[in-house]
Amino acid sequence: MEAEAPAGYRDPSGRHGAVALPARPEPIAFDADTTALIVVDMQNAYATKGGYLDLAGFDVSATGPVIERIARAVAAARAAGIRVIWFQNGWDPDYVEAGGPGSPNWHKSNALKTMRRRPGMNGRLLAKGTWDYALVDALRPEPGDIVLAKPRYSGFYNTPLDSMLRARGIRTLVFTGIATNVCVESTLRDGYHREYFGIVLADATHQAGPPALQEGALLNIETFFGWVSDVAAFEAALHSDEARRIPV
Ligand SMILES: NC(=O)N/C=C\C(=O)O
Repeated sequence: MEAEAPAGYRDPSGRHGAVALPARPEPIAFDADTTALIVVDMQNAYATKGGYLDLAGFDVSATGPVIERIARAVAAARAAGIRVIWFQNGWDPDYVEAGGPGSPNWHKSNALKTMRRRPGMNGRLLAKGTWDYALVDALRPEPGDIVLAKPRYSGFYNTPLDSMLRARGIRTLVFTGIATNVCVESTLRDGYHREYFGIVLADATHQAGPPALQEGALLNIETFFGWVSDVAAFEAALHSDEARRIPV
């Protein structure tokens, strides 16, 4: 006999969940207690003028509204009982964790390259304990959130993320943060290969580089690795799940 389907929604792919989120390429269903909201690298380095990306020549002028929408997504997640996980990208002040010339990171990291070009800045970019490494003032973790340091673009690489998610039965990851085309996409892709369902809230992310990279990353994700939605849809979907749970 076939098991009875749990209450809630069945999305077009057959997945069940109490929350039905409109998304591209199709709606996706999830449950709040098996979902985490991931906030990727919302540090001064990536979102504030005078931080690493700005100093390395990337445009960060449009990050203000992204920060506001992340704050809304975090508030909606907390209200729904969804675990919030914050990442901070960077290394120890001596950059041992960044790897030396034997690491591709040493050659590709624009933060390390900027500091090599401008030795006066050595120790200022993405070093733990600095203003650059700190989360932006407008976004603050709260008790119950998880804050993780990561030394490379993927949040799964050399971090306890996978075991923390597994221990809590989390299967769906909702992504916000910067940069869409680097650490957000890298972490979502790594999650995909570990059987996590990845959703990006597009308007709560920002690219590093020209706008075409934002479009490209989102198109790549919705085509191959996950789902793309936005903050208003996330809020509304969680709100309607909450409303359905209130007995009348
Ligand atoms: N957080 C990120 O997506 N980082 C992108 C580039 C870098 O860290 O150099």
